[in-house]
Amino acid sequence: MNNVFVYCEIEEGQIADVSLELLTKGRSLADDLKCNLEAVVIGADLKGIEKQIIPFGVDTLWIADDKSLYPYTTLPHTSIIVKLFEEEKPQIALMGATSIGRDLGPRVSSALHSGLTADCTSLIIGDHEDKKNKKEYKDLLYQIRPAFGGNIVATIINPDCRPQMATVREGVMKKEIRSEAYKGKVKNIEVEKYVKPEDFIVKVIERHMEASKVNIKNAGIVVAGGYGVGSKENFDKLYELADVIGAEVGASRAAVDAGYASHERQIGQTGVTVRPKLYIACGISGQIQHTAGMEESSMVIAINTDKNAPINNFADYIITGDIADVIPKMIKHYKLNTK
Ligand SMILES: Cc1cc2nc3c(=O)[nH]c(=O)nc-3n(C[C@H](O)[C@H](O)[C@H](O)COP(=O)(O)OP(=O)(O)OC[C@H]3O[C@@H](n4cnc5c(N)ncnc54)[C@H](O)[C@@H]3O)c2cc1C
Repeated sequence: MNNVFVYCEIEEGQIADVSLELLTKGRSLADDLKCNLEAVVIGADLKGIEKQIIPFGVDTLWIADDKSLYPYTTLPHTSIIVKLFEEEKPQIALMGATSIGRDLGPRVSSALHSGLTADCTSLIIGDHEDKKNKKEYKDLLYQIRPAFGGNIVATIINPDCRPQMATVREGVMKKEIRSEAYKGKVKNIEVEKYVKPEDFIVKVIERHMEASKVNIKNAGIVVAGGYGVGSKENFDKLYELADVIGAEVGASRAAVDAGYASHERQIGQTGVTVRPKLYIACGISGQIQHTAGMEESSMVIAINTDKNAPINNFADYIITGDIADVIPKMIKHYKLNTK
């Protein structure tokens, strides 16, 4: 049975958000392909982990639970995934474009002689006609991502080798539980049959984890600044507004490239995808690569000197004006109303 597989990352007993997002995407791909969704989790002390995974619509969950498997090291995880994929022959395999996925994905794809497209921004099922060789392919995975320095959006297919592998960054796909009552089965992997003693040549002696200080992905309100903000100093006004209304600060790529904000704040096709209750776009023109990362916001306020800026097409409220005038007024207004 050629199913869709998702490798689930785990950190201190919790499945990573990116893996849950991939399970959601994997479920919809499996629905399109009329096949099952399977997930793999590798680690230690995984009792009860299925409760976090199966509700996402997982039909089979493979668990490799052994104290030697946490924290992640490259070789044992690769051995387990490669052998499992050799046995189960998935048609699609998805991993997070995290430091783990970027390490594991290429090793697995190289061992299986399959292809891998990194940092996909969209994954859909489609057909392909190879006119030269007069061949038709049905139900391929379209692996869509920016290419050539971000100047084009490429659709990459892998007609011949399996699995079709892709990595996706956190926040790009939506996370959605299929049903709390979803019925999936658990299969335990006999770890000793999948790993070799030499897989454990690398030992993690000490780990130091530093949580990201920026959490725009889960913010209820985002104040996002674009190139129109004009300078890093002017961005401080956005931080002040964000502080007053309990928001996070995001940025367009042009603002990040200009050094007004750090890359982790970039919203859009090659940044983070956000779905806040309120998105305040300040000096952002609204190019498609930006709106791809914010168009599902519940409410949008656009502040722009150009009344015809494309961002206005996404806005519930349009303020035509200079942010240097508008933002201080907003700060004053909200300060007055929150006293
Ligand atoms: C493959 C690819 C991937 C990309 N990925 C992303 C991505 O992830 N995120 C992203 O954002 N972009 C991305 N881009 C870039 C994108 O195409 C745009 O170039 C970028 O979004 C423009 O940023 P901006 O709106 O801040 O700047 P601009 O397009 O320069 O717009 C500035 C806006 O500010 C307004 N303005 C100027 N002065 C003021 C003022 N004083 N007050 C109020 N308004 C003012 C202007 O009228 C204008 O509308 C990508 C491009 C490619 C090709």
